Amino acid sequence: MNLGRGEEVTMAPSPLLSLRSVTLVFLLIFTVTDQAFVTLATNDIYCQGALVLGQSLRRHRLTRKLVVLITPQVSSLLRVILSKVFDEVIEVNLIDSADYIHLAFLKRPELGLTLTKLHCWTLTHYSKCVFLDADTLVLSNVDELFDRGEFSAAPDPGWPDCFNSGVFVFQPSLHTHKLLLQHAMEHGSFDGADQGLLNSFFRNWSTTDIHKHLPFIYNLSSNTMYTYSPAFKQFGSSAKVVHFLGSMKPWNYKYNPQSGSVLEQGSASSSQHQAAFLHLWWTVYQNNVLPLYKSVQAGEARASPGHTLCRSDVGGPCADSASGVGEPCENSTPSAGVPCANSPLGSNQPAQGLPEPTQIVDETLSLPEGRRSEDMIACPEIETPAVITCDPLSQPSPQPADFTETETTLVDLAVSVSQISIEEKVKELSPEEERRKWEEGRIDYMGKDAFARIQEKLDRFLQ
Ligand SMILES: O=c1ccn([C@@H]2O[C@H](COP(=O)(O)OP(=O)(O)O[C@H]3O[C@H](CO)[C@@H](O)[C@H](O)[C@H]3O)[C@@H](O)[C@H]2O)c(=O)[nH]1
Ligand SMILES: [Mn+2]
Repeated sequence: MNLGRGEEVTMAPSPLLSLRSVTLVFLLIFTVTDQAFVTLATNDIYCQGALVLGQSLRRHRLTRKLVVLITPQVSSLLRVILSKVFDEVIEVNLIDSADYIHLAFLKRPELGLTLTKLHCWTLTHYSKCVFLDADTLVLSNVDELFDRGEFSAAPDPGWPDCFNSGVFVFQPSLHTHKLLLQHAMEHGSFDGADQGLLNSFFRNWSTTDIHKHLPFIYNLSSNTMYTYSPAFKQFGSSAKVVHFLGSMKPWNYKYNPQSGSVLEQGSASSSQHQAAFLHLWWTVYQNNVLPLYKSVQAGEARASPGHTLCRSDVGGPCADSASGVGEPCENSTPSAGVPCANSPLGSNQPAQGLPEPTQIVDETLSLPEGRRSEDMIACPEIETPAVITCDPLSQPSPQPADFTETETTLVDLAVSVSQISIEEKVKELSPEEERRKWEEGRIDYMGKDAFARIQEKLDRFLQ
């Protein structure tokens, strides 16, 4: 169209767009690249927690890098999904470290998992970090934690002279890491895990510097029955980080997306405030984690068959998954040909950053107007996950990890109109895979390779 001078149209930037660009530029400028929030997930189940934590941090003006430490047990699908949320997905190799072998000789194999947390001290490309357990949820911006020094943590609700190791401020250092390992080997841990070890290592925490006592609001346990309930009434609402410590984790519950209620399992019962925190966890899971599965599964032609994102109300095969049996779901596996079309998870989500909340309770599952189901296959390519293999005792390798499909713990997500659940599914390994795992030093000290289990087998064999 030939516009006369007077008719010249200047495209005024949409106020929304410019606000977004300003925010983006602001975040780029003000991201402190040598500081990070760090978490740990050694299996696909804990990855669910890590994803919720990561997204909860992103929801509150994230100005630091986000790092997740994983171990070889984490599946390839979860690695890709983690890489959508975390700036770095770092595999820490338990096996190649001679120290772990020493620990096994010391008959303290259970420290293996614990020591995985200690690997966070090897992140020396950061000057200061905040570690958060994968079962924590951030309720507001917590940047002020970076004003604290090593070692800062909040009191443990069970024994307040000890700190809880679910949230702490630390300074990566190979020297400290070595001292921690040394301490573990010489003294063990009084609770057989990292919290005991760290408390005896940083034993002056409770007496020397009050600035290293994080206020309880940075690590509020969700399930403690507070005996000082007026204090909870007074201060509970200012909680900034909630911690689902203990054996019942949010992913052990089921969630009704329609009513927003968290369904208790077995004998589990939750207090009113715990129910509110659980609800919040599941809201983040529903709105900000499930869409990532959808976008990744849509783009990934070779998703692991062990991971199924099922809409159990649609079609027969999914019905079993809702009950935890975990049959592969035809409506959702990429091999079914139309991976996204039947997914209830709403529109495509941006790969990076926090997706807009999406409702997943659309019973009609209709495609947006003008879109054919085939369109749904053409989802954006997944970026190569930012995974680096990192043996803390050697130089980090820039090579991407080789994802062998020998994971033992997989997750089954059953998503229906009325219920979302996360089930653990243990994949039986073939004898060859078992042998290879042992040869590679990947021994499940805590699980089926535990000494007690092996002894049971030997006893059976000898009888
Ligand atoms: O199979 C597991 C178990 C734990 N973790 C990681 O280790 C953390 C600690 O385990 P968790 O189950 O959260 O322990 P808590 O119930 O929180 O128990 C307490 O005791 C633990 C052992 O001392 C400490 O690590 C915790 O910080 C402390 O809150 C988790 O959040 C994860 O980050 C895994 O990745 N895989
Ligand atoms: Mn925890």
